[in-house]
Amino acid sequence: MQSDFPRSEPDIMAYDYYDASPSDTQTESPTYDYHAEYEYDRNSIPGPPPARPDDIFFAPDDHPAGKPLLMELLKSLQSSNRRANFACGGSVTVASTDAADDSSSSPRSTPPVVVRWDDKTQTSPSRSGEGPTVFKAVFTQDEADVRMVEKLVLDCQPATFGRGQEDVLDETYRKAGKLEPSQFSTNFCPYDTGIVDAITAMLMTDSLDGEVMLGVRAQLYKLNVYSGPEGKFKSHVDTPRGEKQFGSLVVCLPFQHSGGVLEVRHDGKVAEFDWSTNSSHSGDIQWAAFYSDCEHEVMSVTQGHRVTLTYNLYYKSVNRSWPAVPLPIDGTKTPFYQTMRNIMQLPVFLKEGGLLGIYCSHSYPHAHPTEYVKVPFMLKGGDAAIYRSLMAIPGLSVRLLPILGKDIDRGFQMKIRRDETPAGKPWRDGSFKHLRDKMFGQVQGPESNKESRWQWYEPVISHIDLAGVQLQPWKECIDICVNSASEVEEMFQRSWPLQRLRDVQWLNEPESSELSLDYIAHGNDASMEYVYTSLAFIISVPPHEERTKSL
Ligand SMILES: O=C(O)CCC(=O)C(=O)O
Ligand SMILES: [Fe+2]
Repeated sequence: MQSDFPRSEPDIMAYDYYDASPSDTQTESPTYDYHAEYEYDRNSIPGPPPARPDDIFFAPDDHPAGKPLLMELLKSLQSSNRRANFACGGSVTVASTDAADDSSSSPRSTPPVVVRWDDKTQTSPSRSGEGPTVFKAVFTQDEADVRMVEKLVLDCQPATFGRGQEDVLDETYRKAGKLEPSQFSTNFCPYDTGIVDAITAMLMTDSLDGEVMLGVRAQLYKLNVYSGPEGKFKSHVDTPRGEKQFGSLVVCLPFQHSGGVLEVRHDGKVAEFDWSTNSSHSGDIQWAAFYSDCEHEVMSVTQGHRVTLTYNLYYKSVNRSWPAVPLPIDGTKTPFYQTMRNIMQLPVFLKEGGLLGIYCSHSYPHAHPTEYVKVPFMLKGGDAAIYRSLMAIPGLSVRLLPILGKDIDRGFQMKIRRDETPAGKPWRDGSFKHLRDKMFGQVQGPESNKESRWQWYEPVISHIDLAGVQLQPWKECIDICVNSASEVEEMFQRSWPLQRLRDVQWLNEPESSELSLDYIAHGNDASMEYVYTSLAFIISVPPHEERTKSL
């Protein structure tokens, strides 16, 4: 037997860690040296570091100028204050050829922007039957291209804006041209260029009442032109279209102009976006996005044309009660679906009905305080395919549940054993498990190293699985001390409600786990207990007679 603590080895770890010799560390040092002090008196707990009156972190009260800034820094980090990011922006390089590819490691680039638009003099199809004339402008510096952009500008209609319920044209307030999305088309895509990803990273919030946030969608709204000498849009707030609209995106196409700075204001702060050709990014496509409730203004364009594409930004979200991945996936087109349907026809497969269990193969934040609600919607790869396939089979009911590892509190295991043994089914030898192990080899799941330690409980524990009653966030029960197995169970029911699943036929083993609960247990000593869970599909298979009716 190998002993737990090999005695022949010297205490190398400690020696390595404190490698400075005492004589080195006793030299006077002007700065605080944690290691040196610790080495000097290894047994003492280091006291507070010496005061540094020249530093706002060490003596905040001594620095009337620095303290408010430090407070602001802390405030801007608070999640409730994340809206301090009220606007964001950037630029995308235009590649000179169509060969802009995604394989290089350089920032994303895009081919020159092309806009095609309808001939505004043709309101109905031409008499010759050739269809309407379409013009084409390419946003490059070439003279011929520049002339076509100038034609595009001339073909725009005057832009209106909303005042109260009305759409008004008032050039003292807004002087701009516009084309509706139905009147033009473009090869520019805010998704391809990574702009939508950037906005998702910067502006998406975690929560919307009862909704699970999945991402951001940008919908083309207008092509606008603000031309010199007095194109402008005075201070205003955009009218949101629909309750899921949270912001606006403005994309400025590369064309020569001066002025036209976009100013976005929120809570006393201003973000400025200067896309004029005097600015440093003049050849690029430049963009800005901001929340709908921000006041903003386009300053006067003094010269040239400021051509923009505007997009409404919507949250992609689903109601929390949705059962499945809201993606246009057909679950009946997977091999798993076919096999599952075939096996369900067999009377020898769970004739009386029962539970099947499949652990997810990717890890998800299924115990995260806020992210856990998103998990059914963020399933990846095989997990998403399996979920969709299961949902497509009539008669099956599928739940996504956190399953506890078998190494839970020993006292609690004994209680389960007591509760389950008299009425519980006799222990079977797990021959299916052997078949599974033979096929996949010995899977190194998080439980495997615990098996020998808890062998004594194995017979009963093996046919009972403990699962959360639903997906639920991690709970820290730091103020709860439990002494007995009954108290453990009670604590679970209060903090992290639990259910016993009987005879789950597991098709695989867990590959990852997340901390779901911790608490203090009192045995001979108090100890911290950590409960880990793995995410799994629990599939309820109806009895053969019943299921064959719906298959
Ligand atoms: O062009 C811009 O920068 C902003 C335009 C704008 O405010 C709008 O279209 O509502
Ligand atoms: Fe606006």
